[in-house]
Amino acid sequence: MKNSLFDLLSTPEPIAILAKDGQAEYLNNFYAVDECHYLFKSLLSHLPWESDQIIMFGKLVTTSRKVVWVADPECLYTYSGIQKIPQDWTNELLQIKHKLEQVTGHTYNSCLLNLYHNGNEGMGWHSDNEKELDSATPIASVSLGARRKFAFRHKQDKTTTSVFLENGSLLIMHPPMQEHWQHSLLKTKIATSPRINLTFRKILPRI
Ligand SMILES: O=C(O)CCC(=O)C(=O)O
Ligand SMILES: [Fe+2]
Repeated sequence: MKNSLFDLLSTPEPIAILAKDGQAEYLNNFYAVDECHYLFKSLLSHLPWESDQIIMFGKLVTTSRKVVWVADPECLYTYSGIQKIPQDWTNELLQIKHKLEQVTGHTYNSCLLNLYHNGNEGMGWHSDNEKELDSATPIASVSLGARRKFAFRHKQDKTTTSVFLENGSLLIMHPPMQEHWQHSLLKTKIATSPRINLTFRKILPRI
């Protein structure tokens, strides 16, 4: 990738995952193991984790997965029918955001964090294509902790493809892939330790 920090990161080139209709790139070792360990512990203990509330089949459901939504104060975001009020950025999150901005060449004003306690917790099929999201900015997803399988499913032909998201990895979902593909964090019976995922997004200002 040209004009990016990939060259400086001493990591291999990212791997392209999708065969058509937009792209998702996977990069291992975006963070080294010792940094991952530190970040995981720090995010786990310093952020105000809460159960998520989503509307599923018309009913309000409280998830066992925990979430935190961090963003610039003017950001408003409605997802799964519920409007979220943002938390303030912490120094660590600002550092991660800065590194991602250098690597991707895009700016971000929001981060959704998910905490999966074990393999019984996942995230169902969806696209991150809410109207508040800037459709020209890729979504940058950092994984810390347990290795988990992440799958893509094409909206028309239903073909699927998947990738294991390792501790310290980065997945970049480029526009317009959200229009054509859904994704899911699959549950697994294999006992897994906890995992934190951070998705950095750009939210459009309110009109
Ligand atoms: O946990 C993950 O890797 C995915 C999370 C996700 O898809 C989302 O927050 O929209
Ligand atoms: Fe998503």
